[in-house]
Amino acid sequence: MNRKPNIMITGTPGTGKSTLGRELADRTGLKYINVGELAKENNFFDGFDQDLVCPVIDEDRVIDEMEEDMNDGGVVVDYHGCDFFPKRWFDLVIVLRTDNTKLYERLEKRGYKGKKLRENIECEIFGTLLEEAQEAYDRQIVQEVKNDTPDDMEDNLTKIQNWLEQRIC
Ligand SMILES: Nc1ncnc2c1ncn2[C@@H]1O[C@H](COP(=O)(O)OP(=O)(O)O)[C@@H](O)[C@H]1O
Repeated sequence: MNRKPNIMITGTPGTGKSTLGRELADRTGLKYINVGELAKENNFFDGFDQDLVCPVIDEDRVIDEMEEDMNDGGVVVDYHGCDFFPKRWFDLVIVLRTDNTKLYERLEKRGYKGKKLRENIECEIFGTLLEEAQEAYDRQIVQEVKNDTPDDMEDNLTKIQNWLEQRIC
């Protein structure tokens, strides 16, 4: 592999992907791509998910848009889904996990309620994103990490930075 490593940060909405992903990019100089924002900016949508009460992204157009950056490498990707990206893109897949009570509070604060709130909490209880990541990528590159507190986030940042140092040197 002669490109720089790419890192996927995934997990249920509210587990802290954007906070961690942005901080990681700031600290390491990696490029940060928030897939939800990228889809929004370019209007890459394709329908509406009635269960999750959110628009469905047009995966093919998102992939086309990201392809060049991902081939260059050195990208942190943030999205609450990971199985539609080309497997070859990622060298490390981080799955953030958050205690249900804490996640509930975070999502409520964000204005989620009713079915949308319930579906997202269930997604975390069932470990849906972890299962998706484990099915889509080689087991050894998928890391499940707790992200309940700011201290957890610091630990996670340190872990990823250590991994990057070993990988790049
Ligand atoms: N490790 C953490 N400890 C405590 N609060 C956190 C942590 N990570 C994120 N948060 C808070 O949780 C909320 C959701 O975080 P965010 O990064 O937007 O999640 P996501 O991108 O997964 O939807 C924000 O209010 C954020 O400040």
